[in-house]
Amino acid sequence: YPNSETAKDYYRSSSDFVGGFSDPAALAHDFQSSLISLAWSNYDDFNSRSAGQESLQYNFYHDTCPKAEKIVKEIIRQVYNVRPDLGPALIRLLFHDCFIKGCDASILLDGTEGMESEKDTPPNETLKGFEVIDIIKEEVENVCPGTVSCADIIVLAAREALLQAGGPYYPVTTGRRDSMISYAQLAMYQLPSPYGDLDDVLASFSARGFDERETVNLLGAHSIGIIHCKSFHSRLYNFSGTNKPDPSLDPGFLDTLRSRCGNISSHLLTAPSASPSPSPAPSPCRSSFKSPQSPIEEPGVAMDHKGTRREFGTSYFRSLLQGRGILYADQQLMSREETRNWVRAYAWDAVLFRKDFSDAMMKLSNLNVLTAPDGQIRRNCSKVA
Ligand code: HEM
Ligand SMILES: [Ca+2]
Repeated sequence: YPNSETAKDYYRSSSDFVGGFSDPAALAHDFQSSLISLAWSNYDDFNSRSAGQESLQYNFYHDTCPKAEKIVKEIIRQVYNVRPDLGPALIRLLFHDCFIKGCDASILLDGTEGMESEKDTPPNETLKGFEVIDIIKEEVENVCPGTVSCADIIVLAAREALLQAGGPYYPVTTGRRDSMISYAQLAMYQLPSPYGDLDDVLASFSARGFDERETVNLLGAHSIGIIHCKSFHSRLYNFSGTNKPDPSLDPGFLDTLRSRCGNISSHLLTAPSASPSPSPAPSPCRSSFKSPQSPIEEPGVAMDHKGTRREFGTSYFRSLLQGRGILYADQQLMSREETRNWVRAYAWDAVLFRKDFSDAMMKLSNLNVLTAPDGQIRRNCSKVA
């Protein structure tokens, strides 16, 4: 474990998985605080704390590390200039961290003897951006050692990355602490599969407190970034073992996807490693952000496959209306009236989409956080302190 059979399951089957603030400068502090308290009153159910437990706060590092948020912002801007592909990757990193035991940086821990790493499971094998978190952490440790959690860095980095990609700004609270455990088994089975049907997707989001509207909204993150062909390949040639393409795919779009991906051979559908490794070798994807080309050489398509816009926006929803969702799970949003109505609403109302996306990202960033006295502040994000 992780073995190639479970990898095939993630890529091939469906059943195992259960308006915005456009100008940051214009946001007055008290407006932010009232939004945050409103947010908290809604999310307390998912973040139950016991007596004596600290809560997240706006600008938690104000006294202990006043430069922390500025450092994150600066580094993300610099990275985005040379590697814009890492912007979407950081947003996905937040999603994959927060969905597994909450926003506790469990995703960043390397495997050790006796502990598998979330990073080494099939749903996470194409995650990128780890090196960006490491660079930020190093810089922050230089100015205030042992103070800022890796979990907060992921949340702050995703917020800045979204802004760089043309998305909305939203206030985030800080004060999260880091987990001491990586939850590889949970990552394997609880991250939603690209082949999940609507029931699977809604169940997975609802278990974390997101309703249908929020689920449809968050999937709008798929307006940016790339998808590798193996995440949807069986839709093109052999959907659910039928030896035929997925009937829900628009025929013209099927041709487009086939021409981008070719009939890739089955080796791409298996996991890279079938043997457990106590201390995995560093992946080439994590070595440097300086190289302009994608470090992953597998074929893929841009989420915005028409190539007309590089930015975060509502094109994703209009594609779904045309039967042009790239992932099966994406297109499934059109299969039932409630979710279809939200797809329609967001397709034509960018302001509503951005506003809801800001709210949903705030909620995602606050899922099941660890706060003092629980958890710890890691010195190196990939190792328990
Ligand atoms: C049903 C839920 C979801 C499924 C099944 C899913 C699945 C996937 C898959 C298979 C990819 C392509 C990975 C690759 O081929 O490299 C991807 C990419 C991405 N996902 Fe999701 N995702 C879901 C929800 C979300 C959510 C809620 C967010 C954020 C709020 C998100 C953000 C992204 C981003 C930004 C990318 C592009 C990453 C990049 O370019 O490196 N996804 N997703
Ligand atoms: Ca986590």
